[in-house]
Formats: sequence, structure tokens, C-alpha cells
Amino acid sequence: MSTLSAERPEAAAPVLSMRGVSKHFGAVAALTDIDLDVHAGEVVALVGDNGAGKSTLVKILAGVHPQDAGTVNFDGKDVTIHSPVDSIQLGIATVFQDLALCDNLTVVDNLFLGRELGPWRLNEVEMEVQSWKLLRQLSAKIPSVRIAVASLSGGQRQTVAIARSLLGSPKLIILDEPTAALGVAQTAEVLNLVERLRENGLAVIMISHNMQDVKAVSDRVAVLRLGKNNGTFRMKDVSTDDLIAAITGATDNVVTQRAAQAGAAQAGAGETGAAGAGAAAGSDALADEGAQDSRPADWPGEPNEGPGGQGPGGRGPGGGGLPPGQAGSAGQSGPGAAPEEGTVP
Ligand SMILES: Nc1ncnc2c1ncn2[C@@H]1O[C@H](COP(=O)(O)OP(=O)(O)OP(=O)(O)O)[C@@H](O)[C@H]1O
Repeated sequence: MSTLSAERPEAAAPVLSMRGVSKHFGAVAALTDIDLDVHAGEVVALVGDNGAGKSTLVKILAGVHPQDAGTVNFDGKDVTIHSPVDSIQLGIATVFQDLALCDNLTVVDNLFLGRELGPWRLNEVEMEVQSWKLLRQLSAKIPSVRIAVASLSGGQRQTVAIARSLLGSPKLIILDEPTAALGVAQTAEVLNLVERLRENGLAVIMISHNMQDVKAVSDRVAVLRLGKNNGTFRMKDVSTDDLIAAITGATDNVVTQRAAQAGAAQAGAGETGAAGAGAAAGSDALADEGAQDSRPADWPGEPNEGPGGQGPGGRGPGGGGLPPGQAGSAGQSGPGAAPEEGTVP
């Protein structure tokens, strides 16, 4: 990769370029006229409310659903993805939320499941060596490759699933909510892993509902709303408020209303600091947004949603859980991003 393209991935030709992609399920228009570009060495977050069409888009790329209209250009060629095998052979790896790991098998067995080494008998030593190499390349924290996957943490399982998808040497890796249901430390581990993927020159699409995670690792963010493109933003140029407005389709939404309420309450009480962090949790996980819709401002659960949750208070300032050094290297997180997030409910 040239220096220019290494510094600004979007200066090079995209690895993936979708144009005018549409998909209907009967009368439901799941996707209408979608454009999306992803470059090598770039992390693009795909965000949108429930039902926005994210999974459908990913399934088209993974060969689960054929698109009804539009073109997919991959690695410079127009392609038709008829099946998951087509997708893998092209160099697209998709890690779905369920991870599809075999709990009773070891890390090595899971990594090489279906592509075991050795023509007549398994070359266990070589598979183990390659497993370690791969996991080291990802700076993965796996205690042993000979333990059952069932005994690993959520973050470690996600790491194994991602590592397995890399064995096919993909050019594009799609991660479907890789940090969903993970704790703070495990989320940081997975976000670090996403950064390793980018450093290794992969194009990455990451679906996420968590704005904190999106801000921590993405270079660009593509917003889907009701099955249509609703903006593509460079992460460093967009505030969380603007993103939420693009996702919800309005600047006046439940999240901003909560921010206003929290601000008014704070002003009334003459408080500073901690209340803002507590309220921020509401915008970090958009998945929570629906649940918060109907809640009054004085809902009893509210105080617990602050620093102790998945919000900035729980992960340190602006780093999305990344250690300070790595947060800086992400380019979108760290102290520079903190004031922006402070404006969010
Ligand atoms: N197999 C299917 N059959 C019929 N309708 C479908 C199917 N898959 C998705 N849809 C519809 O297409 C629309 C987009 O769904 P999709 O799952 O892609 O959204 P999403 O953004 O991934 O949502 P979520 O964040 O809830 O996973 C929705 O209206 C959904 O009901």
C-alpha cells in the first residue's frame, strides 16, 4: 500500500463498492438504493436503528440473500454473490453475532474446523503453531489453544471467531455487533482487535448500536435509516449528536430530549460533572434507546445507568475502553473526542 493510501485509505480504490443495492422481502423494502464503499485499512461502522437494514446488507455480502437490484464491486470486479461459499472465496469473511463456535472443541479445533491440515492424518503440531501465530498477530489474550472454547470469556470467543475467519485470508471482514453483551474489559479487547485488523490492511465493516465503540475505532460511519442511506460521515468530523440525529431522522429525538432534561435537572440542582456521565449512557447504546422512550426522567433505574454501565464513565474518558496508548492510535478517541461526547445525553 502506498504511503498516501496508508494514511488516507479512502484515497485508494475501495475494496468493496456497492451501488444502488435494493432488497425486498415481499412488500417490505428492507434496502432501497444503497451505496457503500469500504477501503483497505479502513473501519466503517454500519449503524442504524432496529429494522434499518443492516443485517440485510450484511447478508447480501455474506451470500445469504441475493440483492434484487444494484451492483457489488469487490476488489475491482463486479461480482454476484450467490452463496456463502462465493462470499468466502471472494475474500469476504463475516462473523455473525452467534459466532458459530463449537463449545466442546478446543481453540485449535475451532480455528481449523473444516480445513484441518494434513492429507492423511491431522498435523496437530502445525495447526497449533499456526493458531499461536494467528492469535499473536492479533495480540489476542487466549490462555491456551488446547482448552475448550466453552471455558473462554465472551471477548476471547469473539477473538477466536475473528481469528478463524482470517484463516481464509479475506480482504474484507464484517463484524456483526462484535461487542454486544460484552463487559467493559472484553469490549476493550475486541476493539483492540478491530484495530489490529485495520493495521493488517483489512477492510472492516462493523455493525454496532454502541456509539462509544463506533467512535473508538471507526474511520467512517455509514448510517442506514428505514432501508436507505442517511449519510456517511468521517468519524473525526461528526458529533455523536449528529450521528444520533441521522440514525433517528430528527435532531429532536428521545436522546436529545433526555439530554435537555438531564441538563435542566443539573442546572436546577447546581451540580456539575457526574450527572453528565450518567446520562451519557443513554446515547452510547442505541439499543437502549427504545427501552428508554417511555421512561419518565425520574425512572428509578436511572441512577444505575451512569458510570457503572457501558458509558464513558465505565470505560475511561473518550477511549471506548481502549488503553490510553491505543485509544490515541485509533485517531477518533482519546481526549480529543471527550468534549464531543460530553454534549451527549
Ligand atoms: N427474512 C426476512 N423476511 C422478511 N422480512 C425481513 C427478513 N429479514 C429482514 N426483514 C425485514 O427487513 C427490514 C430490515 O431488517 P434488518 O434485520 O436488515 O434490520 P437491522 O438494521 O439489521 O435491524 P436490527 O438492528 O434489529 O438487527 C425489517 O423491516 C425486517 O423486518
